[in-house]
Amino acid sequence: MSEDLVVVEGVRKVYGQGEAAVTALDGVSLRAAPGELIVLRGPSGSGKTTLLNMVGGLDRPDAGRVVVAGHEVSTLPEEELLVLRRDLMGFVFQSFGLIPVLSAAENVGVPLRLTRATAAERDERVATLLSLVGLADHAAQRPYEMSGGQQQRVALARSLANRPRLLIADEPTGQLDSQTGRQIMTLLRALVDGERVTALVATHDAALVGLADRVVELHDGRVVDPAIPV
Ligand SMILES: Nc1ncnc2c1ncn2[C@@H]1O[C@H](COP(=O)(O)OP(=O)(O)OP(=O)(O)O)[C@@H](O)[C@H]1O
Repeated sequence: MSEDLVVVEGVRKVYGQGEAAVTALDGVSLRAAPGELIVLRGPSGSGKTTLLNMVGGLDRPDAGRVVVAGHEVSTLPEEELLVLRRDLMGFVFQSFGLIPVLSAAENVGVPLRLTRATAAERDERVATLLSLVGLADHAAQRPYEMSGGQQQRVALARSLANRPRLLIADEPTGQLDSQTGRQIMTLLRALVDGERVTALVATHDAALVGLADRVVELHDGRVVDPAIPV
């Protein structure tokens, strides 16, 4: 059995039909080891989001397979996918995705409400995570009372609440200025190391690739060698 947490083999995805068909992924293969931070890079439309959606089980490939922690995500029934996402995966998006009426602490605690954690265990984990992301003093604030960078810190804390083995982040710095973006990526790097999660992070931001263990470059739905100009 493979020791890689994520195995993507020959994944192909076509949206639409006939003349309108768009090949979003054209035979993509990728492996991620436990604790590895992989940055997915590539121009707009190169297939980064589609690939993350396949790995996260948010969409299914037309061909090829995706295996996460030994589970074949690409063929798993929807109910089992839900459990897998809840127990093994954390998600971070460009738009933060926080619930506006909940405080920072309540937002971080949302995934824990779907588990058997007691209220005391939940509170303790939430407090730990908020201090890990530097927001211990902002627990009671609502998203609209926080800056974009702070909101993304809350989203990062929330993504790790269930101690996922895989973190999937799609343009996590896309709405942030470059300095704040760098801070978020530095934090993400530290969290990946501290919690020993594997992370797949899609970004346009060339300044952020230095923090990756590995950079995978996509062009027109294919993995290309970053050393070879296209
Ligand atoms: N649901 C969909 N229906 C039709 N076409 C889609 C759909 N999702 C993605 N595509 C197309 O697939 C291709 C890959 O899109 P994708 O969003 O994966 O690229 P990306 O690299 O993440 O781009 P960006 O950096 O702009 O987010 C694009 O041509 C896009 O228009």
